[in-house]
Amino acid sequence: MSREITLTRPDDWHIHLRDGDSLARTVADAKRQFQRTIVMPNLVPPVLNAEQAVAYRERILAHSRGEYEPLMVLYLTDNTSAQDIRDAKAAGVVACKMYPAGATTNSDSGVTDIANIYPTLEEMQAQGLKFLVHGEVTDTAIDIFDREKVFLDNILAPVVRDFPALKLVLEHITTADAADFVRTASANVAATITAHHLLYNRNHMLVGGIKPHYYCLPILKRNTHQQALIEAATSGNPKFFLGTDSAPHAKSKKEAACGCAGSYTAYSAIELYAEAFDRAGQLDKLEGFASHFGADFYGLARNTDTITLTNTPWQLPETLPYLDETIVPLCAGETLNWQLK
Ligand SMILES: NC(=O)N[C@@H](CC(=O)O)C(=O)O
Ligand SMILES: [Zn+2]
Ligand SMILES: [Zn+2]
Repeated sequence: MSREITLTRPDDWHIHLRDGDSLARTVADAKRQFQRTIVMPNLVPPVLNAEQAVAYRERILAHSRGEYEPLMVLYLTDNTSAQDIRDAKAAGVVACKMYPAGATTNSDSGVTDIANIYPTLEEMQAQGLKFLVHGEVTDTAIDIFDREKVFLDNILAPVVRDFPALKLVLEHITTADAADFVRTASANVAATITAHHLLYNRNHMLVGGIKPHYYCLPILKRNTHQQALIEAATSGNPKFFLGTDSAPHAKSKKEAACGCAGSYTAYSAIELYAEAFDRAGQLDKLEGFASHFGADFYGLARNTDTITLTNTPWQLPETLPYLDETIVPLCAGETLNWQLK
């Protein structure tokens, strides 16, 4: 008999939906499984203020037909003002995201020095807006595999010390160091973990040929870090919760001499997580991670309906329609053991 697991409907606390015609693909994939998603603001141009966030939410809602709730985020720059924060709060924005300038896709307008946003963080702390962090330094002298660890030591530790009441999510953690940092910090510090960082390490990306669809930032690390992330995600510790970091880039932009960073996982996200938890023998820990802990941290009610996954193998397509071309979902052509009913 095939196994089944029923969960409170999950939420995704870190997704990239993009904008315009992309939304047809990305919103359909997200709402198939998630009730709510934290919508990352790294559009071109970025979502800088309440007015832009509200307009972006409207464009998303036009695709969601009331079946799903986007949670909006401001993109922090050196010039984000305290008034921007108060306006954002009033408009229902739930968080602000810091991209260190140059760290990742569409981060050119990001923060050039953490000191520049200290007054902004003060206001966020006062208003109860969450601080979401892409945690990598951009110093060219720092090796790409060390950029998260150096960020923890040089940037994040002082922020946590200086803003003890600021609720902060270290996004898409990739190292044992980040898991330790979050575990030992106060209850105001949490982290999202992607499905791909649970399922893969840098060997999957680099052994036997370079595989661009595994290339995302922060980059996949060695297997010992993967193991530490699996332990954190399946530990039942409510500081760790689901954030896919599903990041769509068309096939031609990924399979290129200079390919974009980002893996498209939204098509089968909850199934990928189920795979990772099942492999670890911890499927019973999936519900807390996917459906409870994120809502609790954000101070939102848990969802009330459920989803069911069955142990029914299915094959992912090689490509999906995206804009005028295609996109390659992570695990394209491969068989997954869990399927959303
Ligand atoms: N994760 C990625 O590799 N890419 C993300 C940006 C991000 O989350 O850093 C994207 O927007 O494409
Ligand atoms: Zn990021
Ligand atoms: Zn992201």
